[in-house]
Amino acid sequence: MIQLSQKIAANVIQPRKSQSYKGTYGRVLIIGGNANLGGAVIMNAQAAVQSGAGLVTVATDFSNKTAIHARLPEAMVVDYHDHLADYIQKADVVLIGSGLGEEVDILKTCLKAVQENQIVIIDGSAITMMAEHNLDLPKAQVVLTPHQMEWQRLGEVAIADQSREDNNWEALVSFHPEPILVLKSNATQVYLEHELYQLSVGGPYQATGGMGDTLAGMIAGFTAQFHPLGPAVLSAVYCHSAIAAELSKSAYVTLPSKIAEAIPAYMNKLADMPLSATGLDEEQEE
Ligand SMILES: NC(=O)C1=CN([C@@H]2O[C@H](COP(=O)(O)OP(=O)(O)OC[C@H]3O[C@@H](n4cnc5c(N)ncnc54)[C@H](O)[C@@H]3O)[C@@H](O)[C@H]2O)[C@@H](O)CC1
Ligand SMILES: Nc1ncnc2c1ncn2[C@@H]1O[C@H](COP(=O)(O)OP(=O)(O)O)[C@@H](O)[C@H]1O
Ligand SMILES: [Mg+2]
Repeated sequence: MIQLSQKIAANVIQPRKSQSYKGTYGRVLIIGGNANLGGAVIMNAQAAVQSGAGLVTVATDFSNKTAIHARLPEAMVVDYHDHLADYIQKADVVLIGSGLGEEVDILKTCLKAVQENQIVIIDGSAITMMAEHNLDLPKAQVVLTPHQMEWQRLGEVAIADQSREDNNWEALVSFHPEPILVLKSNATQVYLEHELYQLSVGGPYQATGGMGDTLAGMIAGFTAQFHPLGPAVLSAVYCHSAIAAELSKSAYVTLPSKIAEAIPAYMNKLADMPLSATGLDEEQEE
């Protein structure tokens, strides 16, 4: 097991090159937010934009359009009932599921449309529906972001048994292609290429609705611009909780939208950090 540390996170975040433009930093398509759960995609999108994704589009129930535009003018908005496969085709990263409710046709359209070279982050309601409807993972680079109950549903590992690493690996190898698993709890773990990473920042000030939606948006934003995929996921997971930990010094509860607002400053800090401060000049493994 490897401790998920600031140096792993900082290693991923590089100063931006002057010869770049928005296309350099990736196109993210967020699919989610039914008529009642539009807030989830607002939190996804806010986190993706603040993480530095080059272009962010939200495909959602169209009743959410005005709210998204009002909260986040940087994001584009489309109706997820129209031409969804075309929008998917143009994306580098697709994040599906936060606040998607029971819109299983939208999920099926997405699973069918994504291509092998695309990154697909599957969160929230999409995980629950994949379990309920027995749907296969798409042939793409998949990141699963379940909380413990969602993993119990999809991975069929009872919450009580998830504390044993073996049980989670055993469930993971039954998926094809083998996804990256971000198993969220008060002690979040990342299962990535035969290695288990343990998060040890963060705390109960994060136990509030929308916290996972914000994390999923950060993973989308990080994976759109930083490559390869695995370290970008690890960096997003670390930064999300490290920002919450910083905010908790002066806040009883750390709201998801406040975390999103703090992302650029935190990334700047890690991008500017001298190697000696992050320990990057030392061995990576702990
Ligand atoms: N403002 C919004 O629009 C919000 C929308 N949300 C969306 O609502 C949908 C339903 O998600 P929920 O997670 O609320 O509902 P779920 O029914 O999927 O999961 C909640 C259930 O899991 C149990 N559970 C066990 N261990 C848990 C753990 N470690 N973390 C969380 N729950 C645990 C809870 O007790 C509860 O019974 C998702 O698509 C989600 O993205 C939520 O993110 C809340 C905010
Ligand atoms: N007690 C806690 N300590 C640390 N992190 C927590 C705690 N409770 C929740 N979190 C974090 O908050 C997030 C919750 O995700 P999730 O349940 O999907 O929220 P939502 O779907 O409401 O956005 C996860 O990243 C989880 O690790
Ligand atoms: Mg969630």
